Amino acid sequence: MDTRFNSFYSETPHSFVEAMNSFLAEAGIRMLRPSVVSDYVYLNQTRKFHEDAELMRHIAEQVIERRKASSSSRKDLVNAMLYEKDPVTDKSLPHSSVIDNMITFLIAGQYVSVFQRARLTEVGHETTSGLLSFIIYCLVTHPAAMEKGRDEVMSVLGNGAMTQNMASKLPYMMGIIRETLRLYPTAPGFTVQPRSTNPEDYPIHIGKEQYVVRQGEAVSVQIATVHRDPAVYGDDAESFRPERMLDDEFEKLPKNSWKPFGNGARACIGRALALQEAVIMMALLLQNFDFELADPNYELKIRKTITIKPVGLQIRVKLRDGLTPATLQRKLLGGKAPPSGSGRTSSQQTKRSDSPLDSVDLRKLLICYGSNTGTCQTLAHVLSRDAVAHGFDPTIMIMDKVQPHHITPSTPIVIVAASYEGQPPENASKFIKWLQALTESPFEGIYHAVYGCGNRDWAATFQRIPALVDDAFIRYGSTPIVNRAASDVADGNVANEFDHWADGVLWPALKKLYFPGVSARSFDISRSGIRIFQCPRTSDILPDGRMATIEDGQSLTAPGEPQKRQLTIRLPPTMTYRAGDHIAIVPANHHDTVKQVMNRFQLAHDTKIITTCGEERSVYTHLRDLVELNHVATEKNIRAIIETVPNSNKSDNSSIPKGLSALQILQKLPTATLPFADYLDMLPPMRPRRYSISSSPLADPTICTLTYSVLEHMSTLSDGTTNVFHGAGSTYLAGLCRNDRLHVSVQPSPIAFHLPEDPGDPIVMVCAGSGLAPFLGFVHERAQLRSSGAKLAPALLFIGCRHPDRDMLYSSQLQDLASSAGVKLFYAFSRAESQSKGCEYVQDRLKKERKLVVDAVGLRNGRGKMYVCGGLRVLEGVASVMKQAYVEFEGADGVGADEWWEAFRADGERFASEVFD
Ligand SMILES: Cc1cc2nc3c(=O)[nH]c(=O)nc-3n(C[C@H](O)[C@H](O)[C@H](O)COP(=O)(O)O)c2cc1C
Repeated sequence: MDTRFNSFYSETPHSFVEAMNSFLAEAGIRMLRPSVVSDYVYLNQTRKFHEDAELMRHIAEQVIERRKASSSSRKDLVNAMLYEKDPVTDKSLPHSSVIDNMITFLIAGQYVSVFQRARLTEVGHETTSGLLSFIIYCLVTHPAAMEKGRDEVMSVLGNGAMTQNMASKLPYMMGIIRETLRLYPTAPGFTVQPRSTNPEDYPIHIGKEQYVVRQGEAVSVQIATVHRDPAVYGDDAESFRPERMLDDEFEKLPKNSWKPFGNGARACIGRALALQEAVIMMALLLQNFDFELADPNYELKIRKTITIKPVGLQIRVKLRDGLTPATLQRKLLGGKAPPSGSGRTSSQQTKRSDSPLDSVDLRKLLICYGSNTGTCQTLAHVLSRDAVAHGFDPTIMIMDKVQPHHITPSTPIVIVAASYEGQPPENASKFIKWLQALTESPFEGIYHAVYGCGNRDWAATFQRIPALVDDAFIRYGSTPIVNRAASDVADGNVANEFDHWADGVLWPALKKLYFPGVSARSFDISRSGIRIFQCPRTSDILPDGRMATIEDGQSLTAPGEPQKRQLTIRLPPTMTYRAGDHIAIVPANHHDTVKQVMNRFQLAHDTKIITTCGEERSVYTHLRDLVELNHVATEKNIRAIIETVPNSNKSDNSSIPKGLSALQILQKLPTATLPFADYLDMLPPMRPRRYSISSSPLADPTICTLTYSVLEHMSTLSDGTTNVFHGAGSTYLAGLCRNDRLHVSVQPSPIAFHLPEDPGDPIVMVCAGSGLAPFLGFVHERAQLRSSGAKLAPALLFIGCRHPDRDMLYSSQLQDLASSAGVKLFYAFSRAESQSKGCEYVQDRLKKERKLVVDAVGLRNGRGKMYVCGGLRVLEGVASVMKQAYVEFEGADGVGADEWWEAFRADGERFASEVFD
C-alpha cells in the first residue's frame, strides 16, 4: 500500500491504530446495548465512535489518493480494487467500496511485533497478532508441544530461510494453530439471522426445538463455546492438544464444529492468508527464538472487544543457540550466517548438522579430566559449558575413557587432572599407564593444554600427574597450546584461578590458533541457550551405581551438637568392598535450598523446563537432582549477578563475602534481576559424593555402614533474616529412612589406605570427628580377624571430639569393640580437656603419648604404619608432632626431621591419609 504505520519503531501507535482500537472496543460494547441507548444515552461514546470511523476512512482515502497519484502499475490488492473490472458485469468497484475494503485490510493487517522490541514485550493486537499471542501462550505453557513444533520446523527449515512451499510441510504447526484457534478464536463470535421476509415462515425452531427465533431476531453464536463442546471434542475439550487437529483428525470433525473464521459467504476473506501468515511467522519464531513466560505464575486473562486478546501476557524472548541479531538478520534475508573472515578451509571445519549452531562453524575440542573428589571434573564441565561460545564443539571424558583414536590433529585436547600421593586419580590410572608405556611418538600434530589441581602440602609430589601428562605429550610430539597451569587448592581459590586461566589464557590462545582474524563477537553466543549441563541423569553421574536399600539411619550425637550420623546400607548382591574403601552416592539438594531458589526466581512448584536434549522436566526435579546449588560462585558469576543490580557499581564486588553460592548472593542482593536461565548456567552438574565405609565385610559382607557429619549452618540475608545452609550430600543421607533405595557404587581407596597385608605390623590411627569412619572399619576388621585366631600387632587409635557426653561416637560400644580388636583408644576432648589428660586436640594427645607412638610405628627403621583422617589441621598437627619426635628420639635436627617426614609420607607402605575440609 506504500504506507507504513511504523508500529515497530515508535513508542506511540499511529493515529489509525488508536482510532481502530477505540472504535473496535466501542463496537464490541454497542453490540450488547440497544441502539437507542447508544444513540441517546451514551452520547460521548457515540460521538467518539463516529469520529474514529471518520478518521480511519480519512486515512484510507489518503492511502488511495497517494496510490492514484503515483501511477504505480504494481500487481497488488490496491491496484486490483482501483482498476480491475468484474469479468461478468465489466464494472469497477465503487469508490466507497474501495475505501470500506481498504479499512478492512488495514485493520486486518495491523499487528504489533512481539519480538523486535525489548526483551519483555506485551503481546496482542487484532486477529492475527492476537492469534500469535495465544499460540505463544499455548506453547510456553505446553513445552512438549513447543518442542514437537520446533522439531518439525527444524527438520523442514534447518537453519535456512523459509521458502515458498515449506508452509505446507508443517502439519504439526498447522495443528497447533488450529487448536489455538479452537480454544481462543480471536474473533470470538458472529451473528446469524433468518433471511426470509415472509412472516409465515416464523417462528423458527432451532436446537432440537429448544429455541424459538421470531422474525427480526438474530442469533449470536459464541464460537469459543461451540469449540469446547465435549460431544465433539471429548472429555479433554478444554485441553490444548494439537494432535486432534492434524490433517486426518481435522477432516473428520463434524461440519460447523470449528468456525474461527466466521460463517457463510461473509466468513473471513483473509482466512488462507491469515493461516499462512501464522505458519510462516511461528516457524521463523520457533527456529530462532526461545520463549518463556516472564512471570511463570501468569494466569491467562482475556480482554474481549470485537476480538479477544490476552491481557498482561509478557514473554521473555531470547535468540536461540548461537544467533546474534546480526546473524539472524542475515539469515532472514536468505543468507547463511557464519563468522566472517575466519580464513579456514572447509576441511578444517566441523558443523553440528542437528543443531541451530550450523550457522557457526564449530571446531571439535576434547576435554578430559582425572578426578577423585570432583574438583577437576567440575572445572572440565565449566570449560565444556563455555566452549561453544568460543567456537568449539566440546566432548568431555574421564581420562581412562580416552582412546588413542580420540587424539587427532583436528581436535585440540585439554586435560584437567589431580594427583593423589603422587599417583593418578582412580579414573585416570589406565591413561597414565598408557602414557608411561609409550615408545613411539603418537602425538605429532596434536595441540594440547594441561591444567593441574594439586596441594602443596604434598610438596614432593605436588602436581606430579599434570606435569607427567604435559611432559609426555610434549615428548611424544604434541605442541602445548599454552604452558601447563597449576593451581594449589590449599589457597581456596581454584575456581577463580581456573576462570582467569580459561578466559584470559586458554580461550585467547585457542582463538589465535584456530580462528585468527575472527572477531570475538562472531561467537558471542548467549550461554543460556547452550545448557550442556542439563543433560546428565543419575546414570551419567554415577555410571556404575547400583540399587541399594537402607537398613537403618541414626544420630550419634546429642541434640544441639553438630550432627554425626550412621547409615546402614544393604548392598546390592555381589557388590563387595574392603575396610577403608568408600561408597559413592548421587546426592540431591535439600528441599529448603530448592525452595529458596524457586522463591528467589518466583517459580511455581510445577514449572517445567525443556532441556537442550529436548526432555521436558519439572524445574523442581532439575534443581534438586541435577545441579550443584551450593557451588561457590566464582568471581565471574558474582560479576554477572552484580551487572543485573540496578544502579550498582558493576566493577565492585567487594561487598560480597567470599565462599557464597550464587543463590546466597542473590538472596543478599534482592534487587538483582539475573535471568533464571543465566543462573542455571552458573551451576555445575551434580557430582557424586564419597563417604568412608565404617564397617568391615568380615562382619557381614552384605552390609556396610557410613559414619558421617551432617553439614548444616546458618547464613544471614541482607534483611537480617537467617536461613540454614544444607550440605547436599550429608543432608540427603540424613533424610533416608529404612527401606529407602539409593544408587551406590564402591570406590576403592588408594592401596595405602587399607590395613597392612601383614597383621603383625603395628598401626597408629589418628582422626577427628567423622574421620573416625574408616578406622571404625579397621577396628571391626581386626575384631573379626582376632576372633578367628589371627595374631595381631598392637594398634593405637587417637580420636578427637568435643565432649565425652555429647559427640563421643559409639562411646562404650567402641570401647568394647576396641578391646576385642586389640586396639588402644586415646581421646582428646576439646571441650572437656580435664577428661583427656589436659589435651585439647587429637594432635595434643598424640604428642602426650609420643613414646608409645614411636614404639609402635618406629621412626627411621620401623615397620609400623600410620593413618590420618580428618581436616588439614589434623594432618599438619600430626606432621609437627612426628617431626618433633624424630628430633627427640633420633637426635636429628629440623632439616633432617623435615626430610624424614617427607620420605615417610611419600612411602606408600608406612603412611596414608585422607584429608577433607
Ligand atoms: C589424600 C590426598 C593426597 C593428595 N596428594 C597430592 C599429591 O601428591 N600432589 C598434589 O599436587 N596434590 C595432592 N592432593 C591434592 C589433590 O590433588 C587436590 O585436592 C585436587 O584438587 C583434587 O582434585 P579432585 O577433586 O578432582 O580429585 C592430595 C589430596 C589428598 C586428599
